[in-house]
Amino acid sequence: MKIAVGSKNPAKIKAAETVLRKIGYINELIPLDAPSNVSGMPFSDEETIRGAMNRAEYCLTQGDVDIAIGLEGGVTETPHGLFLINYGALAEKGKKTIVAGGARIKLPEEIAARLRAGEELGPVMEDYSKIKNVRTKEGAVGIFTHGMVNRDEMFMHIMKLLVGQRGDWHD
Ligand SMILES: O=P(O)(O)OP(=O)(O)OP(=O)(O)OC[C@H]1O[C@@H](n2cnc3c(O)ncnc32)[C@H](O)[C@@H]1O
Ligand SMILES: [Mg+2]
Repeated sequence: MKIAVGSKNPAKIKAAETVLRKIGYINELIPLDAPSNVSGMPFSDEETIRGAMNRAEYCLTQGDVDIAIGLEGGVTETPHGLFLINYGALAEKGKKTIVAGGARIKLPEEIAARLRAGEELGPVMEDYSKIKNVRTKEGAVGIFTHGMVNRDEMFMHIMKLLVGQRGDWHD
C-alpha cells in the first residue's frame, strides 16, 4: 500500500511519518507537491478544510497512491480575534475523505492586523520571530506557546484523528 502526503514541508512530513510508524505502518511515505487550490492564506474553516481535502485528493491522482494525507494551515475570525487553525484530510481510493481539525490559538493583534491587510502568516512569523523558515520548524503555534506545542506535534494530533477514524490498518 502506497501512502502520500501532499506537502514537502518537513513539519507536516514528520507528523505524518511519526504517526504512521506508531500504528505499525512502516512503508515509505511519499511527499508530493500537491496544490491546495485555495488561497495561500486560507481565511476560514471552510477554506482550510477545502485546502486539506484538495491536497489529499490530488495525491490520489498521482501514480498508484492508495491513501493520501493533506494538511493545511489557515486562520479564522472569531468574536475574540483571529485564530490560527489547521485541518487534515485522509483520502482513499473508493472511500469518502476523512477530515479532522487541530488545536487552535488566538494570534496576537499585531500579527492578526498584518494578515487582515493581506500578508501571509509564513513571512509574518519569520519577521516576528527572526527565525528563517519558521513554518517548517516550530511554526506560529510553537512560537506563541513557547515550544509547548510545536507545529509537527500539532499536525501529529490531527494525523492521529485521521488514522484513528479510518480504523483498521492491518489489511
Ligand atoms: O509547504 P506547504 O505544505 O504549503 O506548507 P505551509 O507552511 O505553506 O503551510 P500551509 O500552506 O498549510 O499554511 C497556509 C499559510 O499559513 C502559513 N502558516 C500556517 N501555519 C503556520 C505556522 O504555524 N507558522 C508559520 N506560518 C504558518 C503558511 O506559511 C501559509 O502562508
Ligand atoms: Mg503553503
